[in-house]
Amino acid sequence: MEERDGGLFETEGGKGRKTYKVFATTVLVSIIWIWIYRATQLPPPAAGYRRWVWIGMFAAEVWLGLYWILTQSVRWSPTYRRTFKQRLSQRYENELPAVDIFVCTADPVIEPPMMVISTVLSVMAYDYPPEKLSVYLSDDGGSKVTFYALTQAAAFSEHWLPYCRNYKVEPASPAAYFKSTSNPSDTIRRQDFTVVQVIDIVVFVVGAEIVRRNEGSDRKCFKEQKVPEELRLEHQGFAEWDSFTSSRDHGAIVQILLDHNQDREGNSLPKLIYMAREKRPDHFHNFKAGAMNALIRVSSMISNGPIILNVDCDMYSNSRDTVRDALCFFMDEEKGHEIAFVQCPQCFDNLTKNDVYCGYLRIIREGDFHGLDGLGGPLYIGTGCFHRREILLGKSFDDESRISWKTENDHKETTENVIEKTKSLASCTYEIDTEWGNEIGLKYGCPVEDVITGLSIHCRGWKSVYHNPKREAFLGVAATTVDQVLVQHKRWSEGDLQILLSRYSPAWYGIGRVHPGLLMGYMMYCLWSPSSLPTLYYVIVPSLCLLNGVSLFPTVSSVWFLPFAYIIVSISAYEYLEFLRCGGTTREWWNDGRIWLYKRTSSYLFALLDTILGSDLSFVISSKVTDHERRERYEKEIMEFGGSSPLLTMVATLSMVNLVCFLGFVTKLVVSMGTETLRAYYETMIVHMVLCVAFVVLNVPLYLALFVRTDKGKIPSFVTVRSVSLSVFICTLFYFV
Ligand SMILES: O=c1ccn([C@@H]2O[C@H](COP(=O)(O)OP(=O)(O)O[C@H]3O[C@H](CO)[C@@H](O)[C@H](O)[C@H]3O)[C@@H](O)[C@H]2O)c(=O)[nH]1
Ligand SMILES: [Mn+2]
Repeated sequence: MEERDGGLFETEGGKGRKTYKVFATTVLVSIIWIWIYRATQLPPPAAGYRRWVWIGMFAAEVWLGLYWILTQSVRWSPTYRRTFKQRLSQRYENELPAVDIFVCTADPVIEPPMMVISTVLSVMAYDYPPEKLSVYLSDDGGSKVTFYALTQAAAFSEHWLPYCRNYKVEPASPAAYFKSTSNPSDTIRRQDFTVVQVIDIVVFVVGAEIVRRNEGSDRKCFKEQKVPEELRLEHQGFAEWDSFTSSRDHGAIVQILLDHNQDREGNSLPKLIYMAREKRPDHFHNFKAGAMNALIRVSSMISNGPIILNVDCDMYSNSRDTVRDALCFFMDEEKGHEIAFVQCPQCFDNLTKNDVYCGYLRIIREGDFHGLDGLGGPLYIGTGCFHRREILLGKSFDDESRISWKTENDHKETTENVIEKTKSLASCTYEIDTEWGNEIGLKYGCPVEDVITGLSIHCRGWKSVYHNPKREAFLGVAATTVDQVLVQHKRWSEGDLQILLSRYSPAWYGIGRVHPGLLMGYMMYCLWSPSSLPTLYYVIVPSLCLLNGVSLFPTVSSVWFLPFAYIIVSISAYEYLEFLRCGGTTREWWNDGRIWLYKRTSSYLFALLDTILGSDLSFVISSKVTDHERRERYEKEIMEFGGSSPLLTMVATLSMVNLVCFLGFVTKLVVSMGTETLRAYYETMIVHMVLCVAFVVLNVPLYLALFVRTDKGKIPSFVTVRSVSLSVFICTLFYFV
């Protein structure tokens, strides 16, 4: 099937590109046509405010048009990859490099320890020589309960890993596996199944009970988190917590739980290490980037694998092949030496059929990133990414230096002495006066440490690869409320904007260092938040003008009308078809439009404001748990608006402005009833009507949450009052100017 020669991976271009390029050209022509229209038909100064509104439209359309041009970079040459794992093992089975896997967790309440250890177990179970695997858990929560859970995972792995190996279990996350599998029919397998299931129940139910008992305790004071005395005696590591003040004030903890111990069948287990870096109130800890850098240093003393895989604590491995897949890229004889990192998409196992919050990010995952891959550089997006250690440490690309995969520092025994050294590497003073966070390791000071780090790697001449196999490599927990989605996107768009303003800005630093197409791709994300302004303008102003009967678009019979009609119809049709091609449903496409609108007009806007006003750097950790009631609504795809954040108020107010305009317009029509007015309106206001009606229909779930629903997921009454009054105020103001 796979011939013996040839590379370890294969690359294929996308289909239908010629047709697409023709289509894109027609869109470009229409955009320019619109610009010409705006410039030449500018109302005279006597037209009063219409002139200013017009100039605003012009500015918005110039921005959106230019932005559209940027997005073409990722449509131009999409690329798809396939790996040949058999060739890898034929050629290199004995020389496979050591791989260090970093799992990050930060808060035992929103990231339950039981979920964390399921992820840990899943990555321990890779189909890969276990003596070459080391798994590190970084716990920024410094939680005793998480540590306890990890000791249990260590014990369970002795049974779980052989079971996964013998029966090729997938997914190898016990939580996901037992949720999706019932008793196997084969007798021997059934016995084994029962054994692991019983141990699983003991580990997970007892663990969950301990976690539950801790839920009542004050989150801020983890010293209160209790692990029963008799369990504490099981592991001397708990002594580390004797001098522990709080999760924000404690010394470094490093504990080696498994040091290539043997499993139940006498095979080696991977190394398993718990790390909580030192935290002190007067030292800034740099969130995930800080944790990753501490992990890079600590692991260099313990296993020093030349390949590093990072996963977030909710992102369990869904395929036991992924490490080998990644190595097919790195070890490819022809191209491997240029590749700095291999990024897998972020996939989720809790999405509903029509993906109400568009957590799938379908177009990004199935479209954009394949396009970026064709330009040599899918972005580094944090979890699910394999790196070459030395490149993370700052090495630049040059053709001469092909790497050797030998590990220089494979400590066979881990002595007390080594542990003490690693603790100093995880101290919060270690980085003072060093280049860590700057030239070395992940970059600090940006809420998207991953993207900016990836960009700096691309700037040093490296390429990256996108690995998007049919069976998802990792599955995590996607946001399940509107508020969570908006907050997460605020962090992302704010971070991306900061990259634009940083020293690695694709707008200047990258020029000459990175492929121009890839720079355009980066710009597309960096400009997410400024794009909120023209979008906002387009969402409000045409609707307000509809209310006033002031036309901002050409009349239907005019030739200028063509480019507008063409763009509205063809872009919607194209996006719809692309959505279907990427595997989406019609409902999902519609939902996607809604979330797109909300993100653009709230998250991105607030990100822009925060950047301009210079707010403090923060990292709101995404919640990974939902209560029962909410989950029920989520599964029924009823949108969860609950909450009163400014983001939600913004979204509600905008939707109300459109509703008021729409109702005002309908009233006007009814009052002046007559086909004449209708015809006149149709002639001059059709684009306004289309836009306003589209926004109103898109917002139906929101109106229900404002006025009809009574459950807890509805919009709280005071937010309703606030947004209704605000929108009436805006409309009245505009009506009388
Ligand atoms: O101080 C912190 C804060 C967060 N984390 C961990 O970082 C990961 C990502 O946090 P999450 O709240 O899940 O954020 P997401 O928005 O889902 O994460 C995406 O976006 C982040 C950048 O904004 C990247 O760091 C992530 O890898 C990427 O998955 C989680 O495992 C956290 O435990 C830490 O280790 N320390
Ligand atoms: Mn996450």
